[in-house]
Amino acid sequence: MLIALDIGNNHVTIGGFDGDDIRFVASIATDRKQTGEEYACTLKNVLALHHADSLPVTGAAICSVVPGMAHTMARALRFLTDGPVLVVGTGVKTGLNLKIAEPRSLGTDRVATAVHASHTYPMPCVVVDLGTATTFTALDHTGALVGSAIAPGVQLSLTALNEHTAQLPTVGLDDVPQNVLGRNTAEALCIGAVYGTAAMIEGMTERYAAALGGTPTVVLTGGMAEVVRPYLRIPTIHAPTLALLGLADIWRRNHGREAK
Ligand SMILES: Nc1ncnc2c1ncn2[C@@H]1O[C@H](COP(=O)(O)OP(=O)(O)OP(=O)(O)O)[C@@H](O)[C@H]1O
Ligand SMILES: CC(C)(CO)[C@@H](O)C(=O)NCCC(=O)O
Ligand SMILES: [K+]
Repeated sequence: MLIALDIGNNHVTIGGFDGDDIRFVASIATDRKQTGEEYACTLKNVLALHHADSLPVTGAAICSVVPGMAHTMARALRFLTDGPVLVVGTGVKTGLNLKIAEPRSLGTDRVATAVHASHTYPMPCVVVDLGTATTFTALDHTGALVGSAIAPGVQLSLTALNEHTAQLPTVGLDDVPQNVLGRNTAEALCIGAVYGTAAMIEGMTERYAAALGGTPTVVLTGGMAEVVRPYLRIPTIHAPTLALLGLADIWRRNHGREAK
């Protein structure tokens, strides 16, 4: 089994691959205070919870957008496998053509999603990752990564409004109003966050169509994708495991396919 770890600012998404198939997906908190040994215990428990602890771990692939965390997780994985532990970064082969001014500034979570999208969906394509930040990653008709945009994430923008105002409460997103006419403060916040993000995705897609010379395939990923997607008026593909699939692609490209 190959383990893929997508280390985000708030959550680490874990995938267990049996060949090309994902056997399980799990999520744990990103906590920079935890040590390699602590995360090793957590990872072992996660494998056991998902009945995947009997399979040998042949290797692992990590992308991290939190400094220090890749090192901690690589250390943790050493307790689970003797196989290659790959950390996406400079020197790692991805096959992705990065046509931007500063390729090294690009978050490696975005590299992972773009890698899988570039050989999976019709181009041009825009990957929208709805996590701590809402990010847009544009791939041109050849699959080259040609640009990106970063906006505050759905939850982060709600938290910021609550923390920086006197009268705006915290709201859940379980009951999204059925239209945009909010009848109270809680509804107004919910509408701003969810319909506002949906409208941003629609408007950005229109602009990307012009910039990329064709209507892009829009691929949604990240924890908030399922919350926002019902309110979108454009066709989209939901790919919740996109970063994990990209990590597995990158691992195989660097270490061969033989391992299962
Ligand atoms: N129905 C829902 N209502 C509210 N939140 C949800 C719902 N579904 C998913 N989420 C949110 O998505 C989160 C997981 O998303 P994701 O893995 O993209 O992590 P993140 O913490 O938002 O971002 P990052 O990847 O930067 O850490 C969950 O912890 C939860 O907060
Ligand atoms: C934008 C986030 C926070 C999304 O996880 C991450 O990809 C990141 O820190 N990126 C670095 C900046 C960039 O991607 O251009
Ligand atoms: K993420």
